[in-house]
Amino acid sequence: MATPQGKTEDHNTKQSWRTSVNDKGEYIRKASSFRNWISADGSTGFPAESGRYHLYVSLACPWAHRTLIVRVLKGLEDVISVTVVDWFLSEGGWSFTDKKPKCGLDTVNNCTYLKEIYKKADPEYNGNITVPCLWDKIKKTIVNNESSEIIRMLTSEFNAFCKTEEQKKLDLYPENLRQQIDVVNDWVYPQINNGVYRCGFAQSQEAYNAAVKDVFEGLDKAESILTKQRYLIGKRFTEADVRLFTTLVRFDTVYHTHFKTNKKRITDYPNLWAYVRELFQMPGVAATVDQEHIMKHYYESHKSLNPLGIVPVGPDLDFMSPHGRESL
Ligand SMILES: N[C@@H](CCC(=O)N[C@@H](CS)C(=O)NCC(=O)O)C(=O)O
Repeated sequence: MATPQGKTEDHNTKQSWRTSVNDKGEYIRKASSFRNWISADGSTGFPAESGRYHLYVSLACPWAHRTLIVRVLKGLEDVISVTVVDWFLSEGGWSFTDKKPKCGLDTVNNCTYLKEIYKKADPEYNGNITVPCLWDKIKKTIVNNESSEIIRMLTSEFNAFCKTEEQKKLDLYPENLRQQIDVVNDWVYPQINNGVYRCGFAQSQEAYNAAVKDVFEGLDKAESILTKQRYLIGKRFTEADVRLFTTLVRFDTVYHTHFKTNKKRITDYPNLWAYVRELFQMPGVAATVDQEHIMKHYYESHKSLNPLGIVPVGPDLDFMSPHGRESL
């Protein structure tokens, strides 16, 4: 830890983000722990079934947001149930409440804190307590807590349960594009998705400088790609777009101010801004975006970044204005 002040405050906390900084003050995200796989044919021991799996999410979290978007695009709302945690990440970690809009009590495991669910899955568990967390109601364990893997299971293994034929056909990680998608994810993740966190949680000027350079080089690159083509991989909408979107939609309201990524806003990039609006306007997506949860979570929870927890007013953004990207 670079700052003594940060060190005192970080002592004994259950919040994962505070314990992931190295001695150069750089934020290093830890790998997810539960990596089981649901399969359509049941060969992995976790068969795709309707009503069996439950997602614990925060509407504030960009990683959890990926899973909610894919769930809705694939028409799996009645197949995979969801509990939304309290937007406030307390000293004890994520918790449940029915006193805030869209939040709910844990009716699946009757827990107060998400950490209790991790302990049910593994009493020895000592790793990060994060959302999203995919729970198996039959085996009573966590299947997987890595969003990039959960979205791949949702896009490929639950086709028997999609509402419409179109949703069944939607493949966000098609075989023939996997290599290209992997190449895009390999820079979007470190430079943009995790890049904003590397800025916000940096505990030295050098760490921040390196991270913010990465973020804006990444955004410049995405802007340039999206000038020429509709989606990151070309004409086809894929998981790479879902993964970029959840960071972009939080950028101007939170990251720009709270994580100090303030060289530019997304609205300063004409193509990125139109692209976010297009994705926001896809059927079902707008309902997965909740700026109240997003803003209140970040500004209220990270007391070392915003000690008084005052939530700024944020820019007025019209995500519903026409995007005009049909011609690309
Ligand atoms: N690798 C995970 C990362 C998930 C993650 O970091 N989630 C954050 C919320 S945005 C979290 O739960 N943090 C809890 C904490 O810091 O205590 C994924 O992509 O699923």
